[in-house]
Amino acid sequence: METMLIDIEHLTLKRDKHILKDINWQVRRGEHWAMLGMNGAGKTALLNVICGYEFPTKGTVRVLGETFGHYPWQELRKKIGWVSFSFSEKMHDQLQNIGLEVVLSGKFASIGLHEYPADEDMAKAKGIMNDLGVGYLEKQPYAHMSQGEKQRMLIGRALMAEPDILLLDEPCNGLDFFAKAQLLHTVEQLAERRETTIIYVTHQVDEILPVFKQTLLIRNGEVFDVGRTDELLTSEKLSEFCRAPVRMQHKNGHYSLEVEEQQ
Ligand SMILES: Nc1ncnc2c1ncn2[C@@H]1O[C@H](COP(=O)(O)OP(=O)(O)OP(=O)(O)O)[C@@H](O)[C@H]1O
Repeated sequence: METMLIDIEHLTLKRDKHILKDINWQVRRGEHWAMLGMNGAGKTALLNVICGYEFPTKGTVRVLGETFGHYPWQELRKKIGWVSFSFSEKMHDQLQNIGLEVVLSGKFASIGLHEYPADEDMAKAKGIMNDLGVGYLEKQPYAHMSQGEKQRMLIGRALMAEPDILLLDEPCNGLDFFAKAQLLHTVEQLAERRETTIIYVTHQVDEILPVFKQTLLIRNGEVFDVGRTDELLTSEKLSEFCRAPVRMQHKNGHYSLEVEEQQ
């Protein structure tokens, strides 16, 4: 089993402008990463390349040991769970799906259920729902769930396929502080089990949990810095990153950021 899950060298993505420039990034099995960047930094573009939805203009992209362009990427996608806020909106159209069906559909990597599930799949989906604290939503239509419940349902759906890599793309967007705390607790428990490598994409430092020991800082389509979270999330580094003076606090393993008033 390969230890390098993502190996990106000199990745450039150009459309009518440069979207990603000379990205180098390595993710090993068992690591959990935070990816921090402001709006338009290139986070989604990078995830699109990793999942094979965008073809690199230059550079090499290896995912789970396979090189982009030399392997059917739809096969690799089955090993990557991508949970995004925009996807939860798309699922909203599936009014008739109940919770159990949403999670089960992850087995078939599609929206909705197209095959009749085996008993063992049903048991597995129920187990995942219980682990995520949403067992009570088995029979509830997805459309009637709260945003926080929907997000956990989609994480469950991704876990059903036993992914090697779980991409959590701004999962706390649209959540109130209570739902956010609950979701972060769920993510922490999931990360501690170490069955899948998590990449947590966010704009917010307070979502970077202690389990995310590595961080990628992305700005203007470039890697601003990469390495140990505790070395990157400092007032000095983030002031440079944000191009404004900010003060970082780190209490009980949790980060917070305050923008300093400029004189
Ligand atoms: N196919 C494309 N053609 C042209 N420009 C694009 C394309 N895809 C993305 N971009 C641009 O590249 C930049 C990075 O976009 P991206 O969606 O990756 O940012 P992001 O970091 O995910 O932002 P946000 O946090 O707001 O979601 C943006 O300026 C966007 O407009």
